[in-house]
Amino acid sequence: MDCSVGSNSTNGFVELMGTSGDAPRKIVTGDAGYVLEDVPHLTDYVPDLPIVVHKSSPRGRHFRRAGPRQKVYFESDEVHACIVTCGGLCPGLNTVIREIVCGLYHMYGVKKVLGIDGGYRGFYSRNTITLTPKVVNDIHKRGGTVLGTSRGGHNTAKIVDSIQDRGINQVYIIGGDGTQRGASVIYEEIRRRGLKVAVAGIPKTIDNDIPVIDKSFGFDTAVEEAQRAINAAHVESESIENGIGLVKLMGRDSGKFHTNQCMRLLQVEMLDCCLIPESPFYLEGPGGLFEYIEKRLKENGHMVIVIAEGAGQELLSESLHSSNQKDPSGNKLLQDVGLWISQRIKDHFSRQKKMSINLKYIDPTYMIRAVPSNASDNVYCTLLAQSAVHGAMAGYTGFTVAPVNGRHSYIPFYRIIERQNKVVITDRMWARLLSSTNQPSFMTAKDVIEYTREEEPPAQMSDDNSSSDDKLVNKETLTG
Ligand SMILES: Nc1ncnc2c1ncn2[C@@H]1O[C@H](COP(=O)(O)OP(=O)(O)OP(=O)(O)O)[C@@H](O)[C@H]1O
Ligand SMILES: O=P(O)(O)OC[C@H]1O[C@](O)(CO)[C@@H](O)[C@@H]1O
Ligand SMILES: [Mg+2]
Repeated sequence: MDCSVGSNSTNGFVELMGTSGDAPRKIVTGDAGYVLEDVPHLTDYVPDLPIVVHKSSPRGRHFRRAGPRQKVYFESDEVHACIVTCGGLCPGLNTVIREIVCGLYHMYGVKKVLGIDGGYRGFYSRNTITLTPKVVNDIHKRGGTVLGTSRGGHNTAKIVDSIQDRGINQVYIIGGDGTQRGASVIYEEIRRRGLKVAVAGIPKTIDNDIPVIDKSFGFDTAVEEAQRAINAAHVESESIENGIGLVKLMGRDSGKFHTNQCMRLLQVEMLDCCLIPESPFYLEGPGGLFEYIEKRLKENGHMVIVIAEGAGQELLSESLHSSNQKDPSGNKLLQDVGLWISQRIKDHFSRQKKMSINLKYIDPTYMIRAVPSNASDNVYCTLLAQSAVHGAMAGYTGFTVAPVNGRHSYIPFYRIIERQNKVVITDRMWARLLSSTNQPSFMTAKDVIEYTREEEPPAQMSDDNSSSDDKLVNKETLTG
């Protein structure tokens, strides 16, 4: 059959093309050269096929796709860019700085790029650093940030005054959830003053607590680095009778980093228990942690426990003096749950006298975030930096750049700062982890009902990294 059938569809012009014997191909064309190579549908050749269910559910939210644009709103020699890094360290900070500088120089011929020294307060209290491709040439091989960082010190008026006084018109802000909140208020103030200044955020954090985005840079490297500590805990524990390897990982109030790490380790069956802030646990009595440790040691002779720094804080507050101290950014200072739980486990087994244990506690926290980024994070950091530069040059502002469902996107600040990314303990990922470790869930049916009410978990089961309301789709806008 030589066939070329044209018809108008709601989306554009549908052409069914095929040669003799072949099934026809379904090509849908629309405005501005849009071509969709569609898959066949039964209705293409079965006439009057009735629709059985037609749900009128929402079409999903879209973000603007990141990348170069045809329309650029800054002349090369007009641009005066600055870069600032804020919050805790994270692998890849230097790579992003390097790639913003090189991207501006090489892709757009921009020659004026400043580094702000020491986080937000550096805008008004410190000297700036001139950044050129030569200056940043090999910084990606080092951990930390060549610009320095800080917490606190976000004085919006002073920061925007400094931006205005220095004639800065592109601001690249690299940092975690707090930093993106700070970037958002800087953008608001710039907008209020009517300045032609683009503000772009690049999300950084090993905690992976930023919502909407697939992951933040540095997360992969941190997971890899944490694995070394957990390997060590495993080797130590299996080499001794009733050995327990206990590792504490960072992540603040979110167990995202932690759970991801644990899921990877479960593939090699190295992990017996993963404790996160989102899932409260208890120590004594039936169904408690001590009972589980005893059972596991009897079965296996050794075990590895990974605890997130934010886990069990309510238990610590009960037994130690409750501390409500905050860091200069207003983040709650956590008590050392690793040391505390090690001591409690040791005390329990020595009191009980049924079984003697050997517990080795490893705290690799700061070592994990101080390393340079690995190869995959370097590629990721490069893409983020280039997307940020393209977005600012194209005149977009008030956005964080990051992948959503695998596509790099420009996400408005308000979506990034509206909540924190946490593990949903009624979702599939946590259920998988529980069933692989066999650890108790520490939850009664009543707890589950209360949790479900409080947290409003997604209506559908979600998968892996994000809850289902995060599964946003990108608008594939090829030109601005
Ligand atoms: N709500 C806010 N408004 C303005 N600035 C903020 C706000 N929250 C945090 N900041 C500023 O952002 C900077 C970094 O915040 P924070 O110390 O919480 O780290 P972060 O960016 O969340 O990174 P991480 O938690 O991964 O270390 C600080 O200088 C802080 O003052
Ligand atoms: O660098 P600081 O102030 O000790 O903060 C430690 C915190 O920073 C992070 O590494 C990043 O947010 C957290 O995981 C950790 O709780
Ligand atoms: Mg943070």
